[in-house]
Amino acid sequence: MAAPQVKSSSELTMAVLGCGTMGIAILSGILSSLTSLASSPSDPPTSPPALPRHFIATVRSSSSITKVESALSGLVKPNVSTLRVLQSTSNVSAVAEADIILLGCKPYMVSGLLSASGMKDALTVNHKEGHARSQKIIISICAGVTVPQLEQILREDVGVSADDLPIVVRAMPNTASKIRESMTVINTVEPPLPDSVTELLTWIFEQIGEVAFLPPSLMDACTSLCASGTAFFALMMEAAADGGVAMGIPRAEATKMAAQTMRGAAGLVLDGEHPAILREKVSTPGGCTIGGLLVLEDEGVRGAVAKAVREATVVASLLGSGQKNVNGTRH
Ligand SMILES: NC(=O)C1=CN([C@@H]2O[C@H](COP(=O)(O)OP(=O)(O)OC[C@H]3O[C@@H](n4cnc5c(N)ncnc54)[C@H](OP(=O)(O)O)[C@@H]3O)[C@@H](O)[C@H]2O)C=CC1
Ligand SMILES: O=C(O)[C@@H]1CCC=N1
Repeated sequence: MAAPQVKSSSELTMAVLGCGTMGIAILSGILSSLTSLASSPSDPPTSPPALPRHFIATVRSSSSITKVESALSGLVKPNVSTLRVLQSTSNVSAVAEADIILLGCKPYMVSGLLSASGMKDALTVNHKEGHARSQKIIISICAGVTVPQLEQILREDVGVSADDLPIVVRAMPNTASKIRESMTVINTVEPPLPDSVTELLTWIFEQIGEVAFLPPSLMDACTSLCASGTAFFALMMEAAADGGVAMGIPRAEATKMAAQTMRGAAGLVLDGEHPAILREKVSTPGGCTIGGLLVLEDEGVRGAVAKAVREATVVASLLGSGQKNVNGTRH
């Protein structure tokens, strides 16, 4: 891990409160990107004036400290970035030090985590030495938790006055942040965020993939399609590989072939091909593809996948209620 360095006014500190699967994925992507940027300084400067270069990750258990350190320490480079991994007892000091706070805990934990003693002052500490921003930015990636809910928690549970509220942003990335292939949706707000904040958010999430801005009413659907979607597509890859294995292809080759074929299909669609046209182009008259597609349609795969996205949207919308295990309330 790089030794802490003196921070310049063009450097921001980001605290990830709850650095589990997603926190690790996001920090992996940002740390890798900072290293790439540092090694190609001739690229045109497209960055905001101040970038996050100092990172503090917090977790609950000591075993998770080891896990986060072993996942991320190799990505921290001297004179480029720093990282400290701390236990949750340091949440308040991490927030006090940070310019940007990424909430990566489970949705039902948000209120408890933010209500820790001293958090109000930590969130509203202004421009003390080492702070590049006067107003802190909280970015929540917690599924189902809305910006008004977060602001209510800050006002009512944490005791922050309306005038002192940090800038609150809801964003939904996915686990492919780790390989900088996330699809991240950022919740738009009214009135819009200041341009400097939008520029910074866009920079952060563009380091880990593609970014879209959509209104709050669509965030749960985006959570389902883009974040849960990674798991849905993984299931389809497994199923396709199983078919190959059933017909004699070794498991490792079948998995790679399914994944690369899914990547190829995705690449064509991202290149502008409509999925239905792509499907028709592959379906040679009298050929094998149409034979397989008829089975998929007969088994209701299209409806099943679409309904899975719909169901996960509804479940996501319940995750902000502060309750655990909301799936059980659905049937
Ligand atoms: N998984 C995914 O693909 C996606 C998840 N999300 C959202 O991201 C969030 C995180 O999900 P995920 O990364 O999967 O969850 P994880 O369970 O992997 O990570 C949660 C982390 O929070 C830590 N933690 C728990 N309590 C505290 C505390 N009081 N202070 C500091 N850290 C704490 C845990 O530490 P410890 O390990 O020690 O318990 C763990 O490291 C959720 O809100 C989820 O809705 C969004 C998009 C995709
Ligand atoms: O399943 C979940 O609740 C989290 C949020 C989106 C993806 N995984």
